[in-house]
Amino acid sequence: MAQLIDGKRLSNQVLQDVACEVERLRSEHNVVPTLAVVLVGEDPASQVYVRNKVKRAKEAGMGSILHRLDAGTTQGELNRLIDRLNHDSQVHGILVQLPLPSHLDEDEVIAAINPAKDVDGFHPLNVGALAAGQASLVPCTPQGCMIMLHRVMPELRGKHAVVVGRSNIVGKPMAALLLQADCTVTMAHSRTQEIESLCRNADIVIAAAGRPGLVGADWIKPGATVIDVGINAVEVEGTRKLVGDVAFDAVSRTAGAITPVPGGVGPMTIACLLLNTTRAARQQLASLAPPRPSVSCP
Ligand SMILES: Nc1nc(=O)c2c([nH]1)NC[C@@H]1CN(c3ccc(C(=O)N[C@@H](CCC(=O)O)C(=O)O)cc3)C=[N+]21
Repeated sequence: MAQLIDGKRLSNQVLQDVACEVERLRSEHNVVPTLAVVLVGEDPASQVYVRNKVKRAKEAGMGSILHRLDAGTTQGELNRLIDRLNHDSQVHGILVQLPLPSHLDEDEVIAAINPAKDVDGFHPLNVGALAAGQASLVPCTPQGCMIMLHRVMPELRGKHAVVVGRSNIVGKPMAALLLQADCTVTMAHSRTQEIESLCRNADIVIAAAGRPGLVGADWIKPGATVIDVGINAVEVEGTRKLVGDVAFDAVSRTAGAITPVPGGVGPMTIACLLLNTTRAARQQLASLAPPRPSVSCP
């Protein structure tokens, strides 16, 4: 049976470090790292996630401000709110919950966020920095996946990783991080041919396709590590249940290590969001600090 990678427990360790850094920022610099979360519309799943984020932020001693806007909010109104948060020195991180209602342009909203406060790591500047290996704010889900991976595979160098899914929020940044860790990386997606045998060659499979139970036991090389990013709400015998992109029971008999859903990548994502918020606060503090005396020219 595969080793279970406990995201709930691991996320609590990350959150402990976050709380420690929050306390340091408060006592040494009188700064309370603060996250602003913007939620447009009434999507019930989004409301659950957003509530979780705010709750965890409070537990870590951080500030959090929830801006709930109604579903009819215009692009102009949203842009103006972002602009206000960009200039608010009490706000260190800004997260606009995605997806947005279809009349709003997500790319435009993301581009409007001050890159220094972009704790999702979605702004083109942060995307480019990650691609160039100069990352500052790294997308939360891939960052959480890397922490989980390192727990069971301290040496990633030369390992073959297959990323299933090519989204901007998970697949692409995930591939960049694995590459940076010296993995051999293959990106697979809905148009990939012979995806099963491709995955069966992998030491690491990251399932981020958004398709419940897509990855079966015959996709997995015995002993491989499987990270399940999927969060799919399905009905099982009339009750709502959360399942991943991996057929968990079957795959856990083949894999060497596996993350569960729930209790896997989800809690790690939230922990990394708060970690990014403390990093953003620290960075903003540094850029506000008076310039160091420089060596004067003769
Ligand atoms: N700008 C933006 N940034 C995001 O990071 C973002 C987003 N938009 N939109 C939605 C997705 C989804 N997401 C989740 C985070 C944690 C859990 C999580 O903690 N899930 C729990 C279960 C929660 C439940 O019971 O419903 C678990 O997996 O154990 C789930 C989903 C962040 N997202």
